[in-house]
Amino acid sequence: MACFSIPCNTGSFVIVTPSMPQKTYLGVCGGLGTRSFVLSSLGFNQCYKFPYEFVWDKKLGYCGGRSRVPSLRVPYCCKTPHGVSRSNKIQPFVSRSKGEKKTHYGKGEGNRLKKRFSLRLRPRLRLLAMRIKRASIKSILNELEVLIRKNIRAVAFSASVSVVFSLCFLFLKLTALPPPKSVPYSDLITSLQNGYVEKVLVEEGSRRIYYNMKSQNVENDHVSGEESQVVDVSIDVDVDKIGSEGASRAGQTPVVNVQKKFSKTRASIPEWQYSTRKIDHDEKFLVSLMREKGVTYSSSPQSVLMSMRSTLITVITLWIPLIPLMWLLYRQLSAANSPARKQRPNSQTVGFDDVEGVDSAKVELMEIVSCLQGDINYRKLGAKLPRGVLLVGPPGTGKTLLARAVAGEAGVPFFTVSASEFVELFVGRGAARIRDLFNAARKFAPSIIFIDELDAVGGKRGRSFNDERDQTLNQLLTEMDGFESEMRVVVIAATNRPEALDPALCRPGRFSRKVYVGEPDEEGRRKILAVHLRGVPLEEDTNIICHLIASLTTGFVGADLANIVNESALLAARRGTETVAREDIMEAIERAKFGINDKQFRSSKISKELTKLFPWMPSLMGKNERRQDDLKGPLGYQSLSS
Ligand SMILES: Nc1ncnc2c1ncn2[C@@H]1O[C@H](COP(=O)(O)OP(=O)(O)OP(=O)(O)O)[C@@H](O)[C@H]1O
Repeated sequence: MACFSIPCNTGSFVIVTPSMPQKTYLGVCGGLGTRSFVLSSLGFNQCYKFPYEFVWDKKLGYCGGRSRVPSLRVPYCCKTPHGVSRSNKIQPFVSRSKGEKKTHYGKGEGNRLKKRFSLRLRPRLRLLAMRIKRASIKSILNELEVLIRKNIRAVAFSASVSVVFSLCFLFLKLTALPPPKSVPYSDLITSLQNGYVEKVLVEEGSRRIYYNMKSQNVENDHVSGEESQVVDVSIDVDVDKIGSEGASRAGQTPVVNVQKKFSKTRASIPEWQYSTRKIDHDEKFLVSLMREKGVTYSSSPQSVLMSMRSTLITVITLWIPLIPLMWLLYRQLSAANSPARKQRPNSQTVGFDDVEGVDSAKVELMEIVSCLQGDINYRKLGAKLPRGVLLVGPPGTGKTLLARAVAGEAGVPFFTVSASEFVELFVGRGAARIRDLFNAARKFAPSIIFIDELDAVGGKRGRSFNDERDQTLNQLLTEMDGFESEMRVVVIAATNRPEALDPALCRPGRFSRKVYVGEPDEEGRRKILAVHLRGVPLEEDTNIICHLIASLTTGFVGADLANIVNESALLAARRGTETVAREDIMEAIERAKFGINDKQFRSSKISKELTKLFPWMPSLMGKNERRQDDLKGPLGYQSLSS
């Protein structure tokens, strides 16, 4: 436990401890007037030298990471008998320039931003640096190996998908021909009129027209770049020569060279030199022009390779948006919630001793445990083990705790699930999960299934259009019918709203036994407190404290009492003491009854919000200036505990 004693006038504070990741400690000031107050924080058990940065805002009375003023640094901390305390010198966290005023609030926007930035970023950077320091290649590799092993199916799936995609990409790359030069339609017409065009191909099923120019015109008209012109000209010349003069001259050196050049260039020459897009209703004119000029023209379907290519491209472009959808579907349908995961090993540490104040419910459940363990020979009398027990009662009365205690005492496999987990996106999935769960429970019989918040799936049927929920409930009803008594599988369910349940669920043979877990009386509360105060060091006798709290907490349930005990221990820790005192408990009760006393924050926030909504209000009420000391807001708001 660590403790800082910081003199201040008033105000609340926040301590940000970047060296202790993810911990922000909140505290409240001792009150108005000059006094010292004590900050205490749980979890400090070493001597920390540096840095503790805390932010104190006496004007606003609230920080929560939005602090304005002076950030102070506690330079040293050393161990004392009471924990860790700071040296009595407090230094300003942000060093001020000489000209700057030494006021708490006048640091300027730049400084504030800088401070906020450093407060947020520095701890993260420090954490990152620490992690990087600790990380070694070996451990990273090990972690990677474990990760791959854990997700072997996902890894195999993504690897095969990437292989398929790479193969497709390779195929597309290899089959890709250099595309013909795309020109306007008017170019084609002009070339045709000038008699330059040699061959035209009209592609079926598309608007593309491909054409080649007569060889002399290719270079003149369209080839750019001197070098390539030279190469192409020499090719034409040599090809002609080869064609006309025969092979006799083919042996000559220049021709061989040119042939080499020719074969090289040919590889990169597309089948069609030019392509253009057809203009609608101009086909007649085009055909007549081609006829007139004696151009060879034809039409052909797309080549197999090209159609394959375009199909592949279509498929890939379709799959790209489909992949996230498929992934979602895969996650929904995957066996992430398979019954094997539902199985809890019999490591329950909760027993009936830990549940108090609900004696009648305990007796009912103890009987079931005895039946499961075979202590009561109910069969001799022709009795059957109840299939379902419904725990009904207000929140926090200990229904879940009772179910856990049953599992702990019975020593049988315990399957626990919240009914909301059966609510699924896809129709039929919830029902499938119920089936899986019951199958697993049957396999491990004798066993207990615990369904918490049963009303999430057990609501009355036919009230909504939610078919999925109805199907899930139907499956639950069927499964509960399907139990043989000898199976010794008991279903325990808990709900706060028994009236919302479908009557079919509660009929005998299903949840035939309804156990009411109500609010404890004073004696019950005393017993519950005794359970929760077992490990808490108290200044006074436990019995006295139990009586005291029980008498002050009428209407409180087990969860409230557990919370009071925990809060008082936290308050004592904040004070830096070793034991929990009566004052801590009283404050914890007050907090449980009225909430945490954040009146200053609340009033200022409420007044701000009201001013935003009704800007005329402060002037109307003559309260333009903000009143820091007045706890009442513009509408006379006052906190409960003020
Ligand atoms: N009768 C009790 N005896 C001891 N502790 C209790 C009792 N009732 C509640 N508690 C404490 O309150 C905590 C919450 O109780 P639990 O979850 O069992 O309540 P619940 O009735 O199931 O609430 P909900 O209906 O909201 O699910 C328990 O973990 C336990 O610490």
